[in-house]
Parts: sequence; structure tokens; C-alpha cells
Amino acid sequence: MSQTNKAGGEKDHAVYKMADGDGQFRRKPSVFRSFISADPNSEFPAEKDRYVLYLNWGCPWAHRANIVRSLKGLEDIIQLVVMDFTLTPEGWVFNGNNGTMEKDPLYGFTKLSQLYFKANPEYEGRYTVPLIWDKKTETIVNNESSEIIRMLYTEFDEFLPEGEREVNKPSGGYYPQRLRKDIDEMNEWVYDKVNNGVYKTGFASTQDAYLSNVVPLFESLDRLEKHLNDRGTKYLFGDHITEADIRLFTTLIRFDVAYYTLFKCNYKMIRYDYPQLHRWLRSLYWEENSETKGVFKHTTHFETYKEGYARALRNPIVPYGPAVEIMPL
Ligand SMILES: N[C@@H](CCC(=O)N[C@@H](CS)C(=O)NCC(=O)O)C(=O)O
Repeated sequence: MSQTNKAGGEKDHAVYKMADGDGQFRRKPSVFRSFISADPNSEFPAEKDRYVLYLNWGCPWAHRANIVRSLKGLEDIIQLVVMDFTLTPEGWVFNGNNGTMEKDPLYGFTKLSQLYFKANPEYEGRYTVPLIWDKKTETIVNNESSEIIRMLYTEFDEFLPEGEREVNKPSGGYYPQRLRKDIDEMNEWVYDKVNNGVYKTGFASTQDAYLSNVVPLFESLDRLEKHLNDRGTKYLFGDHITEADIRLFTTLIRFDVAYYTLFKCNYKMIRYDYPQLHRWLRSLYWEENSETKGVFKHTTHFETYKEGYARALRNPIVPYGPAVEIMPL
């Protein structure tokens, strides 16, 4: 493979090396895996103004956490720190660009890696968002979005009005007991083939690696289309939004705009080829009702998607289209 570098001399920097020697991108497991708990005697008890969520607008994993923080009405309880969406050779940085913070508000840091080293001076993994920081013990509680969102569903409920608590929701909330098996089962293949599938496709560095991921990606989108079509429901598992919707949304809202071109996921487009998924995506984005609370739209930042992925790929060109980011309802 040619290593021609049109974007400058940084292309070979470790931060941009996504594929392994065989051309496949393999996401490393997150390292910080503690849980915030409603139990006041736990290691990380839920408290107001104790925890901080670090993220940027570009990242789909971070987007999950941002959606749940707002859906749950935790804006006054969990602080949000937004970093720039451009992946630099030093990882994510604070620089004040694009309306983000100039410096880390807690320590004045300029790089996310500094928080990782403050939490663990021996840390060796990647410096990823999202992460939840504990101001009291000054460490990272968790940097795995699938776990962060689960803490947010329930563990801060005592700070919320009765009706917003998961136990009091007639639907059972975002991860209802009666749907757990179905949601977990869907999460498993949607994570591998769709959420992470677009990355494995886009970061593949050989034709074989690319094909071995792009084909299952579209087979899985076909499967999701059929799931919605067969059930005829508004959301993936009925009339209420669940975790499965939140996890799929952050990938599909980036699909036509960014993954289609930049990650070469260009076999089909959501808007033209998947009527059910397109209907589902637009209703989450556009409808402002008691289910969506307008949160899906307000946490979506289209302007960062194309540019963020182009930069992460060291691609100097930001694609011009599509003309419309998301079609009207
Ligand atoms: N498993 C993690 C993945 C998070 C992740 O990979 N985030 C990306 C941004 S979309 C990141 O921070 N990448 C920086 C890097 O790998 O250097 C999660 O779901 O929380």
C-alpha cells in the first residue's frame, strides 16, 4: 500500500494508525470500567455536581452518552465538557475551536491524555471519549459508552422528579426488564456489524479487509429494515424509545453525511434505499414530543461529522454533499 501523504507529514503518527498489519481495524476494550451507583456506600455514589462527562460533538459513542444525559434531564446534575472534534497527533485537545472550551475547566489541561495520565500515570491505551470523571476522587470512573448510558438511566433517579424515574415509567424506561433479552441480542450484532462495522469498513487498509466488513454492514442494515417492516412499530421495540434506538441513531445520523463517502459505505444510502430506517431516523430527529424531547436533533452536529472523519483519516478533502443533511419528515 502506498503511504503517499497529501495531508502533511503526520500521517504515520501512531494516533492515526487504525488498521493492524492484516488491514483490519480492531477496537480495543475500554479500560476504566467502574460504576456510579445510587447506593451511597458504593465507591462512586451518585451525587449532584460530582461527575463530569467529557466528549466531543463528532463521536458517535460520545453522542450516546450525550443523548441519554439530556433525555434523562441530568443537565444540572452531571457537568458536560465539550472538546474540539478534530483528532490531532496528540489525540483530542482543548483549543477553543468551534465553540468548544479553551482549556479543561477542572485542571487547565489542554489534552485529554492528561486526564488519562492523572487517573493512571501508567495508562497505555488510546485516549478516547466519552469518559466520566469523578471530581471527588479525581479519576476516570468509566470510558465505555455502553456502560455510561446504563448508569445514567437509573443511578441518578433520586435527583429527578418522580415521573422521570425509570421505575415509574409505564414503558419500563430505556432498558426495560421485559425487553432486556431482545435489546441485548440486537446490541450484539448491531455493535459489531453496524456501529463498529462502519469503522471497520472505513479504517480497513486492504481491499479484503474492506470487503469483509462492508458486506456484513449492508446485510445488517437490510436486517434492521426488515425488523422495522415486520413489526410495524414506531421505534425498534415498540412505541417507546429504548437503548436499541439510541445506539442505532448515532450511527445512522452520520451515515449518508459521512460514512457513505468518507468510510466508503457507499453500497446504499439510508435516504433512498431503506424506507423504514429513513422514516425511523427522521422521526427521532425531527419530532419533538415526550419521547424524543427534541434531544436527538439538539445533540446532532452535522457540521462536525464530515470534517471530523476526514481529518481522522488524514484526508484533506471534506466532501461537498449531500445537499440536504437530513430530509424533512
Ligand atoms: N468503546 C468506546 C469507544 C470510544 C471511541 O473509540 N471513541 C473515539 C471517538 S469516536 C475516540 O475517542 N478515538 C480517539 C482515539 O482512538 O485516539 C466507547 O464506546 O465508549
